Amino acid sequence: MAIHVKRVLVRLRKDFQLSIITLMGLFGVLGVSPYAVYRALHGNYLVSIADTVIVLSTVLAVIHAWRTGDTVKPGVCLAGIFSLCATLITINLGVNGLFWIYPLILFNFFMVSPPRALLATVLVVAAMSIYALLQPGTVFESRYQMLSFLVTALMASILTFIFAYRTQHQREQLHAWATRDPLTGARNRRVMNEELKIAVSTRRRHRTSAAVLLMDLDHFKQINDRFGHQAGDQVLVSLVERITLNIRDADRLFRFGGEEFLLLLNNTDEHGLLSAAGHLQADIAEHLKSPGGPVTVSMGGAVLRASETWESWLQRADQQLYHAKHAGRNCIRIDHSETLELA
Ligand SMILES: Nc1nc2c(ncn2[C@@H]2O[C@H](COP(=O)(O)OP(=O)(O)OP(=O)(O)O)[C@@H](O)[C@H]2O)c(=O)[nH]1
Repeated sequence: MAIHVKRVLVRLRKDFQLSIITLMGLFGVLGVSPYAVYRALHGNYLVSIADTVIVLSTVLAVIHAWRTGDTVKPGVCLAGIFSLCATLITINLGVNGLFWIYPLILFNFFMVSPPRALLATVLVVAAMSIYALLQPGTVFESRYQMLSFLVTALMASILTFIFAYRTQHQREQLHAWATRDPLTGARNRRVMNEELKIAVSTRRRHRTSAAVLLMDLDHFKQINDRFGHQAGDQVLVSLVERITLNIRDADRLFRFGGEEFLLLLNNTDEHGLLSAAGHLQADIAEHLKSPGGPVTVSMGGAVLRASETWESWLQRADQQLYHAKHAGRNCIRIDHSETLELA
């Protein structure tokens, strides 16, 4: 029991969106369901139904998010349902319903991207205003009240939009800083360790193959020594550009160290690894240049074995890279023990 609670708390702490959807679930059940009962008892069935829809959809969204880990779809659904219900409730209750529009504005910005949230809010306010103009005296008590509402709702929306937009931008920047190499934009070593662990556990669970290819620039020190570090940096950036242009979306490139890069190829066997390595080598030999002329790369690869750790997988690829360097550089060496193991 204690372990279960601890797991729940860890997930809530790690997944901000999940914690917000869960919090909304609590608000929905504790804060809105009494209103659903109260309105039904007073014969206002339309508002009671809208309140019930809010409560049920929130509970379903929470269950879906916890089961699948997907918080995007539940967020979009909740923002849509809440906006529609809040509009209906306000049209029905008049001034008393207006109070719900302000938490709705905040809610939408927590649930979906800032542009989508702004659009939802504008639609709600526009729908209410059009209804109020067609049916004077129903939603607002006077034109002055309507104008005050429009100005305050718009101010709240724009300020929340700016805040949410800045927060999203900063979060993306922090994520990039934590996961990417600042010079080349390739993923960093911390992410690499995590992704290799995931590949190993996926291999065990689903029996899918995966391969790694270690790539190291040849005689890179000479480029730095002859043309300076800036020229060396430019070669590293160009290498990553060439690799990125030639790999699949599912492949992952990491900066392993100085002038060494690791390519993780999911769902790839030895044949695929050889073909990808050959393709990359030819492209790099043709396009990668330093001020002193063409630059080449040595490569060492290994396909993940059925029951091995990511460290030993990596070590096998590293050994092959060592062999490639000693074979004269600008060549590919692949570990064949996986093929032997399957035979
Ligand atoms: N410009 C630049 N150089 C780097 C960076 N990281 C590592 N290096 C340099 O990369 C060079 C690596 O040298 P070595 O390990 O001897 O490798 P190499 O000259 O490529 O020789 P081989 O790998 O044996 O072909 C060193 O001079 C490092 O200073 C970087 O971010 N930018």
